[in-house]
Amino acid sequence: MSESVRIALLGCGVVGGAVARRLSEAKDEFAARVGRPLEIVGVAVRDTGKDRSETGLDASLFTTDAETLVTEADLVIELMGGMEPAKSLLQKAIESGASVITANKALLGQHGAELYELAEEHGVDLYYEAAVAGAIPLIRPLRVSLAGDSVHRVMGIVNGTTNFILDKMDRTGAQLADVLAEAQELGYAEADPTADVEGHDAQAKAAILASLAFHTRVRTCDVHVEGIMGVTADDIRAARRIGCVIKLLAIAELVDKGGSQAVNVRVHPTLIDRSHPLASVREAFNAVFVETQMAGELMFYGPGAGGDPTASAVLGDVVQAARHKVTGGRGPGELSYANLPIEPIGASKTAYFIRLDVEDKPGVLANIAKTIGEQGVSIESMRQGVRRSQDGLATLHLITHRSSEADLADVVERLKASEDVREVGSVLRVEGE
Ligand SMILES: NC(=O)C1=CN([C@@H]2O[C@H](COP(=O)(O)OP(=O)(O)OC[C@H]3O[C@@H](n4cnc5c(N)ncnc54)[C@H](OP(=O)(O)O)[C@@H]3O)[C@@H](O)[C@H]2O)C=CC1
Ligand SMILES: N[C@@H](CC=O)C(=O)O
Repeated sequence: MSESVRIALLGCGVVGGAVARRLSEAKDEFAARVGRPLEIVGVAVRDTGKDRSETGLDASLFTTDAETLVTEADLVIELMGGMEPAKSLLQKAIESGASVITANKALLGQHGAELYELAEEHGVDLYYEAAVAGAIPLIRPLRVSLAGDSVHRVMGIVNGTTNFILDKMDRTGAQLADVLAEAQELGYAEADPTADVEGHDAQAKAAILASLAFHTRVRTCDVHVEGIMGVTADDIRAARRIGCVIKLLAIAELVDKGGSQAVNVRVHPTLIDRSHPLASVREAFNAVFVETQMAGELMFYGPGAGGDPTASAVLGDVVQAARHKVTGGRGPGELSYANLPIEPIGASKTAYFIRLDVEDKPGVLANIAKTIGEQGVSIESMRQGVRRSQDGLATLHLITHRSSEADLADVVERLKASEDVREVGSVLRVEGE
């Protein structure tokens, strides 16, 4: 090993730019923490003509030849995003003996298992603290600190863009599209923001969290996902009226199947009571609840996106992996030994909020309650919202007790067919009761 720890940086955008700047600015601190200087030997980008002077790096370090660069480093930091060439470059780096650090949840959610196995085979570190919940130390606590406990549920807000949007819609009544543009300008949203608003970013993060929490392999495609595009200003107002707020939650739980266990992982807009700690998570902040057998309830909170916060998590991994290069040690590998089945979404159980417009006439409430009860779903509360004398309709807000998705789907079909119901406006899951 040379006098310095050689670093190849793949990508110099929102996060990569912040990483590069901090590595240039705080050279002495890093050298003291690692025991040797950290030296950026190259930065792979698509366009070497862009002005990158604010990183403090010499222009000669920028290259489009990522393939060669990854073979010349002790550590490779992948911050380009996407599947390819990120995956092949990380594989090549690992095969060349480099430890790798990535914030690429999309890649890990789909191909994490292959990459972890390759890293094990080559005796190098693979770290990804920034891939879930930005700056919040969450991966290391799950991987290391809770290794002697049993996690049975993880529930959290893991996408800053959608939290920013829903929070702003809640506070100002703004339209989703307007707020999304603001989240993009602030650097929270992915290059293609559909990954955020359709829930795919949170879906990949949920897969990573579930894999770590339950020591099993959960891939992105195992996670049921519904994004926020269908959440309307009416839903937000209705939630407000019943003392709730709508959040995009990622939920991973171990389910007892009578002697055996399964994993249930889902991402969807969810109503939670305003008194719940997750309800007060504002703007692009993230928060994750972890429920364990021995430690009880833990909550992790902080900035979930943005250049500097995400770079903080990346650089924590860099220091750790660089120290291992200097000392010859290695970090903890993946503890994936359980091979738990994934519970289908139809079997998962939650409470539901249903907003519907009904004929405003005597007996309608009893009829609705009967229609729902006949499906074996019980009602926790039912209240009349707005009465509209102009069209003879009234809006009802219902909350059910916990029931299966499959039973709820039958209820919705029956409500739609009922002559008392003009429209089923929205159906949202309720958590944190
Ligand atoms: N932004 C955030 O808040 C967070 C992002 N992440 C993750 O971090 C990663 C980086 O995100 P972010 O910084 O926002 O992304 P950006 O789009 O801002 O930056 C991507 C960088 O990668 C370079 N790049 C992209 N494709 C290639 C390629 N094929 N070859 C060489 N260089 C390439 C781009 O080059 P050029 O500059 O020339 O275009 C750019 O410098 C992603 O995996 C993302 O999911 C994780 C947590 C938070
Ligand atoms: N687009 C993501 C960035 C961090 O992972 C988000 O909004 O959370």
